[in-house]
Amino acid sequence: MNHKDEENVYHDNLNIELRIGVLNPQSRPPFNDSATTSTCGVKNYNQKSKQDHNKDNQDFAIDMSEMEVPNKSISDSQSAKLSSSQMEVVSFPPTPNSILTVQAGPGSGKTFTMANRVAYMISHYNLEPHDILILSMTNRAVHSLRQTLDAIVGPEVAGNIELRTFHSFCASVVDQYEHIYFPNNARKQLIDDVSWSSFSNIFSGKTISLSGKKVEGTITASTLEKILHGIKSGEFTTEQASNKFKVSKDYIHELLVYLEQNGMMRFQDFVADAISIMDSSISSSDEESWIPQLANYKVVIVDEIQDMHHSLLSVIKKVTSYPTYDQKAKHLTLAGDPNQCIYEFLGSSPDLLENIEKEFPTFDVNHYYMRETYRLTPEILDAVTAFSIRHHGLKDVSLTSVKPESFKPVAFSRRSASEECDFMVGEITRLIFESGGLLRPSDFLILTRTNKEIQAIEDQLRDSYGMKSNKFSQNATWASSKVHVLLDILNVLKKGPGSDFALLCVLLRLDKRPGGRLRLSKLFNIYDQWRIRNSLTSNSNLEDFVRSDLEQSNKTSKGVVQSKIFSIYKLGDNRTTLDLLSTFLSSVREMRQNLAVHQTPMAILESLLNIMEKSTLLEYLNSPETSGTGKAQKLSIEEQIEAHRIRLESSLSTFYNSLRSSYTRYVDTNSFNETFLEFFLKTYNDHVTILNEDMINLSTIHMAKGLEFPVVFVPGNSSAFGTSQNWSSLFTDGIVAQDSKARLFYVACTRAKSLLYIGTPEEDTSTCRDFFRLLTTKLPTLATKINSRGSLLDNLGVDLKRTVPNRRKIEQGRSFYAEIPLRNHATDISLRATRNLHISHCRTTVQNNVRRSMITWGRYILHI
Ligand SMILES: Nc1ncnc2c1ncn2[C@@H]1O[C@H](COP(=O)(O)OP(=O)(O)OP(=O)(O)O)[C@@H](O)[C@H]1O
Repeated sequence: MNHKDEENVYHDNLNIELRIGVLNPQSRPPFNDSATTSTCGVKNYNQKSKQDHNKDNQDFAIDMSEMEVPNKSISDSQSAKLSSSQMEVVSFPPTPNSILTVQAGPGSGKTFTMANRVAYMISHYNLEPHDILILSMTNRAVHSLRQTLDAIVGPEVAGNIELRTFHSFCASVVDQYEHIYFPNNARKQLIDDVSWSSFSNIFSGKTISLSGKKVEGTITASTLEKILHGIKSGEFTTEQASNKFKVSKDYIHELLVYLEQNGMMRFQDFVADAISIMDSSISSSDEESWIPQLANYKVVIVDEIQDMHHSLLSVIKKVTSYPTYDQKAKHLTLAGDPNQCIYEFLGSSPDLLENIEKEFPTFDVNHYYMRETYRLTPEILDAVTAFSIRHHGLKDVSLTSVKPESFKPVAFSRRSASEECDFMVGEITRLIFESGGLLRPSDFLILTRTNKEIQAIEDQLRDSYGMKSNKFSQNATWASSKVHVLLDILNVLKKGPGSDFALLCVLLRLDKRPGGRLRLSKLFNIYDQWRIRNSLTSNSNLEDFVRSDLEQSNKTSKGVVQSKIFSIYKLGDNRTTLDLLSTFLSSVREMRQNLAVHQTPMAILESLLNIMEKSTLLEYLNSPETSGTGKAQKLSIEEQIEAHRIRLESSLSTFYNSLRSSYTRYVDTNSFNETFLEFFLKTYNDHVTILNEDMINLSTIHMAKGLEFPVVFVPGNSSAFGTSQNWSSLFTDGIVAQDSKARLFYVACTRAKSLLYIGTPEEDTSTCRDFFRLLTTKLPTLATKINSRGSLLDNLGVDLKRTVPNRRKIEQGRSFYAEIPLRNHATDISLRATRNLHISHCRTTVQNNVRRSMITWGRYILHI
């Protein structure tokens, strides 16, 4: 295949991807084409075998360029031998009433060691897998540990070990036991961030009728959350909250009642409720009333202990002190790194591990340390130890690197965040090309402090270079985009906790005329009165109310219109909203029937598309946001449409992946006691970011905890984003930076396995003694011999477990790279000259060239 053919094939592939991505009425996505195959099943859904489900799921051919979770290499874990300090931790006896704390620096193998400890306890201490509970902070950490455990003890045994995030653990306690211990409480559903801000948007700032009372208040989503959590956790009373936040007492009370009745909960509520359930279950000494799984645990293991804030620590204490059937107290293993404590703003403390005796006074505590890092090169370790630990008084744990010598971290300094981004793109391009395709875009991670910075980098990568990027986030990324409307529709379809509120959100989208919120609150008021009149307490009546009210108006043919809703929407174009609402509800009814017999990701997508097409929600999805700020305002209409199309395509494809992977989990965990839709709505956030090898990774430092990547960039110039914060104080002699900043920098830099780039403000580079000793401004050369393993390229090959490309390919990469005009990262003189002369023309030409080069040549090198 010649170069041109390769380019055409790539463009064909690109077109296919684009069709899959965008839902628009003209080009329906391919999932419609296979509708005939997906709707053929008429068996009762719950009777399906696992094989049937797997077969259904084969509709979803997995994109070969996607790969799961980069951070911990399983093959490494399988082949690696435990060091002596790791072995000490692994074999420490899990004696009842004892605590083992493991303080371990970045890359010291906490995941590997914890997985081996579990295996050891099962084989040497007669523990059953279900005797062990492992709690961690993030889905990714859980996923990584699960994979390592699978590899060490086999999936059968690993599958019986309870391994959960705190959230999923608390949610499962609430889900399984609340109806037993608190039978009068409504079934619960977690309310996501977007719905939460819609909630305060709908209910705040106007008079609204709740439980028959007219109440009024103005409050932001985050204040509302603070108030509700404070009241629920007993921090203050409704009266105190009312005084503190200047909101009416009645308003707070009624909102609380509404949320409770509708089963709408935030994460913190789950934690508080899970604790109440645990307390309640042991209030009598009768073993019969205990929660069996909690009474079974003999060992509790907690990862990332340095990040535990007050409420999570309460969960650990509750679980640990929960009685066991054999009358013995539990054993607790706590692993973490005080220098990686970056949640102080939530109340976590770097001193927790050292002072754990105070938190668990009746336990026998033993402290262990792991002081070797398998991830960091000696140069990276020296630099981060100096800049974040020694210069700023953090605890020096004397970590040593087991890796051979390599390149010093590179310091780069640019005048603006945008120029830093240009530099990073240039350097990524260079490394990919000069390594002959050994390095791929997915090997690179750019870390920032804020989501806003990530957004700016993502925009620049896309708009200036046509590059796609993969953003790590705590929650499913599609759920914070316009695609959230799909979630609302699914919640309406489900008809259960949260459905009422989801319908309100949909209605807000259907009513596009000014005054929509006011009409919505009027509708809500008459619904509230209707509920009281009919003594209804269920939390999903809004749909019934709207249906019955609208049907009433249809029956009155003689000109007397009785519908109460009609009276709200009767004027002018508002009637269109009513028509759309009727259409929406009738297609919901129809699709609900379809889904009652057959629920696969494909069938769900099919139903969503059907509902959206009929009710014009598809238009809502396809229309770009109008009120762009900053950069968006500078784009032409065409550019805004194009930018929206790209964002939408990406959100839809991640939504589609979420459905697909959730379905796999649904089948794998045999969760057939609930429908797939219920399962998905409960677990869609338990995702793990899937990497695509053609995408550069972007993350906030907080979200990157526990990850490791071959090449990491930590840009330092954030002035363009309105924050004066940068890393400069860390590099300046005589200044002791805030501990929290030093730790954040430490976490960021220690994600790097091979190469680290640190952005530094120009003016500060000479003010620190260690700066030029520990960092370099020279860009790493791939061919130079750096240690006994050979060149940087050879070392990367070993670390990545990939074959180093042959000479021909590397030459090809080099000559392609030489033709790319963007060289500002190497010598930025030319760019500066350009900037001062004729910036816009030059930049466009440069960017178009780079884009073409990246797409065609990059693919060529990667895949030839
Ligand atoms: N004994 C060992 N021999 C070889 N490689 C090891 C060993 N132990 C761990 N590793 C490897 O070291 C790397 C870092 O391990 P891991 O990610 O578990 O560290 P960590 O302590 O969890 O780091 P962090 O604190 O940054 O989350 C992984 O790639 C892992 O496979």
